[in-house]
Amino acid sequence: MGRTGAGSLAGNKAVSQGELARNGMNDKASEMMEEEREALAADWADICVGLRKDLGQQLYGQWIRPVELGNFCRETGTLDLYLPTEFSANWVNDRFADRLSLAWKIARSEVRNVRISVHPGRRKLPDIHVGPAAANDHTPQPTNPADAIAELGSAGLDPSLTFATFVTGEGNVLAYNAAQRMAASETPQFSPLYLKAATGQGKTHLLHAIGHQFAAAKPGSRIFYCSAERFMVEFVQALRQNQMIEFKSRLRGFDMLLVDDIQFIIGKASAQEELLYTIDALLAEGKRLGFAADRAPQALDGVEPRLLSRLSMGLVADIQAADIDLRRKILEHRLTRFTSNDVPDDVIEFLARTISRNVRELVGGLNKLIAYAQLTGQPVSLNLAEEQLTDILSANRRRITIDEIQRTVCQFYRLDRSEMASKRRARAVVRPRQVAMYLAKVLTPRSYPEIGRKFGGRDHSTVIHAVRLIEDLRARDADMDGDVRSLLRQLES
Ligand SMILES: Nc1ncnc2c1ncn2[C@@H]1O[C@H](COP(=O)(O)OP(=O)(O)OP(=O)(O)O)[C@@H](O)[C@H]1O
Repeated sequence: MGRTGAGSLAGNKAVSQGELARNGMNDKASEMMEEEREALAADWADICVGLRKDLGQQLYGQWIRPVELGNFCRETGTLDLYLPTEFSANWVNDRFADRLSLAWKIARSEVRNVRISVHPGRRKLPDIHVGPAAANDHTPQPTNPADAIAELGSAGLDPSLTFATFVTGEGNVLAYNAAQRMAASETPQFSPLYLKAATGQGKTHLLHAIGHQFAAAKPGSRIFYCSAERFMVEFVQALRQNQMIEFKSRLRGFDMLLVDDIQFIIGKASAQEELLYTIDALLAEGKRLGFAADRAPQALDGVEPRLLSRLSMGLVADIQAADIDLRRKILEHRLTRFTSNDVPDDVIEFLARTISRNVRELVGGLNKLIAYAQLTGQPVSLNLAEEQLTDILSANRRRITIDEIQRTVCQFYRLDRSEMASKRRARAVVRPRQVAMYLAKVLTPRSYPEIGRKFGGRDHSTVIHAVRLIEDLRARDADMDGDVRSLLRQLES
């Protein structure tokens, strides 16, 4: 690809000759800035060549080509990259931020951070994404503020977020099944469906999957997907522009309404009322509704009771935080489905075990690692993961305490908590105590004497003996190994 094929420069104005002169800067300085701008553009063109190869023409064309190079701040090492809409900026941030940042760091060491945002000139433009999921064109289009309502009709479902790419485990299978039934059943079932989960656990993924499935099952149907925040922006805009009648009638013309991050509607009385009327109108016509939030309906303080009752009148489905088994499955699924890179089993195990806070970070960590390996030609290894994912890993390394271990072990073996420090020598007490000492050694940075003190002031040699004994028993006795594995899973989830 020629250099001119890459994204254009959005920062021209900020470093233009005229502006420099107005700021009293001399010609030399302006020449240097102009040179820097050209050098950045050249680097960006090179980076684009690599990205197009790695991502493929379609992804590259949809998400990277619209990126415009913004200003570079030497003091902070921050480079701005702009996208035309909020939706596309969020999308690129979620999926490509690490890759872009890494590529820039490799191309130019002064770039320490990459900041992805909406082009400053277009920040106020609406970005609502609605309508039947078109098969091919998912590129968000910049829109005109006067056309807030006219925009209802473009596609906005992410093509990669489908039921086929959603991996199920014990904690999310109920939500997954309900979502499938809601989308695919002949008559509406489980509607309104309310998905509840902590951040990064797949709510948005399932809402998009519902939209795709419904569009496939009922071609030509009209699907509305947006976040509650966007709903409010559109609502206020319609109010200001005296377009409420159009706004209402458009909304009520949809066959499926999917509203994400519903918690953002807290405290916004008039938008809540509008949403309530919309829900009632759609339900009366047997339309399907799906909502997602980071908390249960009852915990949405500041949302009016009538709206709460509508949100919870169908099925409220909880998506639990992915446990280690699901985290492992998600990584394996992504590897078979999306990349042919060779990622050794020990790296998968390490990531699944360590990155436990949410699936977004887990997937982001894997992507970052693979991108780094591809860009530098190094093999993926445990060392590379430790070295490249320091931020994610340290944010995820939860400090497990000896108290927590003792509590978990006592619950597991149905013992009173005081037995951990007691002098009792009955086998039913001694063995769990030894297991707890072993876990304290494996899961905490505490020394043998420190662990001994936490177990009723026992000597360090007692702890060493316990650790060796449990190691030995794990190797010989499948039941003991199963118990310890189950405790490790509970403590590390
Ligand atoms: N079970 C899963 N299988 C496959 N991918 C998943 C799963 N759960 C989450 N993901 C992926 O993790 C990332 C974050 O998921 P998603 O955006 O749906 O989270 P969320 O619950 O909506 O988070 P937030 O509340 O922060 O918006 C996405 O890339 C999504 O595809």
